[in-house]
Amino acid sequence: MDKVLQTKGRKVYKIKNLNFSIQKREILKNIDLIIKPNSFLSIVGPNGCGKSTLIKSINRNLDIQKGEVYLNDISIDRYSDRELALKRSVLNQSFFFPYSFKAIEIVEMGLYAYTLSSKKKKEIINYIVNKLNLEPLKNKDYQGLSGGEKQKIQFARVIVQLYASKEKEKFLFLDEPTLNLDIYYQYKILDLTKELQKDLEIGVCAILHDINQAYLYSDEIVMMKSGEIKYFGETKDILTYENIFDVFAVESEFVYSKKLKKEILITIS
Ligand SMILES: Nc1ncnc2c1ncn2[C@@H]1O[C@H](COP(=O)(O)OP(=O)(O)OP(=O)(O)O)[C@@H](O)[C@H]1O
Repeated sequence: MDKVLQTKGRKVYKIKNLNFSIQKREILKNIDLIIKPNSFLSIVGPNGCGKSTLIKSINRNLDIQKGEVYLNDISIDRYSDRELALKRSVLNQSFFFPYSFKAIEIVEMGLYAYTLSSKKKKEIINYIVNKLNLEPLKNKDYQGLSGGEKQKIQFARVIVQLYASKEKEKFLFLDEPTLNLDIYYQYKILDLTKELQKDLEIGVCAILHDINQAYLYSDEIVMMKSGEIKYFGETKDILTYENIFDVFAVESEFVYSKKLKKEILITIS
């Protein structure tokens, strides 16, 4: 059996030979992937290569046409919506709410699967309001928020969903979590994601376009191209000049910053 799929008995998300087509066009081809607890996995790849379709397919936002997706060795089709909501939380790319809600009410929607005392609910909401400085936004009408402000609120919603769960193995799927955010908040939400990954042993699977952020935060990288996984493995093995050029056709270099005391990855056309 392929090494990548040897998971029996481990609590993982397992994707086996997943294929997806739209009008006879293959969008995903033979995807095999393992998403582990307490690991930060980033999916990178050019526009239109199938990243969002992959995240939607493995989270029941799209029907699985061919292939299998298991969570803890049980097909995800066999979980009820509530059971799945306790085990994994998903930030999709677009959100449309046709009704008028306060921003904080959108965050509270992350707790819909739980029966919590009002004290506990308040404690969880306060946690995220403080972590993301949401106080000035919380009583505003969600529809009137800027793109970046909406992104913060949606991120807060998926985090409280996960934070409230008492499940042991939990997974967080983020489709471009830094979208529309200023640089300060891009790092703030990536730092919080990393903190939760370590503290709660969450398996993170994030689509990122910033290859340096993927380098700084990820334990593992999936590089996709034309609907396929081209490279998958530990960050240091996958983010090489050769692979980056192969997938994105850009030059790159690792540079050590004395001031930041860190190696960073820069890219240029
Ligand atoms: N509903 C749809 N109808 C037709 N084509 C679709 C549909 N959804 C996705 N596609 C196509 O599937 C391909 C993969 O789309 P997907 O959104 O998964 O790409 P992506 O890698 O997430 O791209 P990006 O980085 O631009 O967000 C694209 O070519 C897209 O046009």
